[in-house]
Amino acid sequence: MEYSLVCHSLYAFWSSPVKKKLILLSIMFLIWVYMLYSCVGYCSTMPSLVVDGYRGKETGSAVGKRTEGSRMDLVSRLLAKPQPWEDIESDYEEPSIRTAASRDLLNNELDTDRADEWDEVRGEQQRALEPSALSSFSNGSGSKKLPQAIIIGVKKGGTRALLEFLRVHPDIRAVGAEPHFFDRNYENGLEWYRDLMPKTLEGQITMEKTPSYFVTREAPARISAMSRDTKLIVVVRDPVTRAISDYTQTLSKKPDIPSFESLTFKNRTTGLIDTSWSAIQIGIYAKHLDNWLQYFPMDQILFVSGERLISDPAGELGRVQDFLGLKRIITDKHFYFNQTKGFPCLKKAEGSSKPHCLGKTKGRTHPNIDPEVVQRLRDFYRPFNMKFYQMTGHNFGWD
Ligand SMILES: Nc1ncnc2c1ncn2[C@@H]1O[C@H](COP(=O)(O)OS(=O)(=O)O)[C@@H](OP(=O)(O)O)[C@H]1O
Repeated sequence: MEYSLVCHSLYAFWSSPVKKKLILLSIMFLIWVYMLYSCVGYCSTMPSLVVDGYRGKETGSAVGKRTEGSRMDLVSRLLAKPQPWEDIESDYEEPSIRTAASRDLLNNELDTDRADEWDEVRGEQQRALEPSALSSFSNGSGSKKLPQAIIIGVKKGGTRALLEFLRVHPDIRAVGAEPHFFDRNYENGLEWYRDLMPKTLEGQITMEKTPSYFVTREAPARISAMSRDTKLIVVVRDPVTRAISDYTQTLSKKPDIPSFESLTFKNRTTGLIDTSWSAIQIGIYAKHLDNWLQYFPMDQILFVSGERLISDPAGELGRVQDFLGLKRIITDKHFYFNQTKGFPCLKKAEGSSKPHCLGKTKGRTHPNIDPEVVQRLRDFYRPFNMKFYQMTGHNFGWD
């Protein structure tokens, strides 16, 4: 009797259309809550949103004391601006190469060239929110590790292209933005740095790129103190084209700066090159490399040709995968040449099924430079290039 009463009430409940709708709505609400929860979990692993990285403890070799002030300074720097990762562009030069006050305005590009990185990182985030990316990362498994390999330079060499291409490899996880830990943020300590990294599973390599490390005097000692086994990658490019690319970037943000020609010389009549200008200074690769060789053996540093990264991306990527001890998974099947951009692009970017080219801040049209000045710069760099070829055992063909 009781049993039939229960059955009857259940039947009455189900047969009511209003109640049916109510149940359906509740189920839909629960699914929505679950999806929101998953998304929040995923978003917390995205590099550009990590601004609470300071976790108190300093480990191992990290030097310098983090003060509450420095922490607040960093947090406010990241939070205060509408585009937080603009601060993390690769356009910072070490203070030691800034001399004259007039050069300061050009060399200290923190205020001028921040937007480029943002352009790329924003693209990454949009891709990362595609459903295919959500399904693979939402579980947030693995743990954050200090990078085992770092792209340390050079600015305007093609570092963003290399990192984006490497991220296609399933055994590489990389932080999208430039952490600038070993130059600007060292006082924050290694735990702060580790916290910026994406989670990795056993066997996966953690990577980052900050091109200004290559010209930062303290960077080799600091990276070696973190781990002497860190693998270093330098993307190098013809120093004259690199200087013009660097100038083009600054010009795009500060259209009123003097001409490239006038900045190149200390004295145009005598033809004395102004090596205090960072655009010139960065290209003296042999000098900077000398500093790294005090702390790292040559076989721990891989030099990637910026020119070949454009003409034969799969070939250069093959060398990089070998250097990192990874299976050659990224091959020419992953690239297509985009005629409009004039660059190789990815058929499918990391976490996406769509083709991906770098943003508009890569491949800007360079201004025409007086051929005499270009020749003067070629003459200036030649001996340094020769030395660099000797040191690396590789002729990059810039002369
Ligand atoms: N595939 C692909 N797509 C777009 N751009 C490419 C690519 N490969 C290399 N490059 C060259 O990369 C140059 C920018 O170098 P970086 O990424 O190291 O610049 S930055 O230091 O991070 O600002 C950029 O320099 P400019 O052409 O002078 O803008 C490009 O020439």
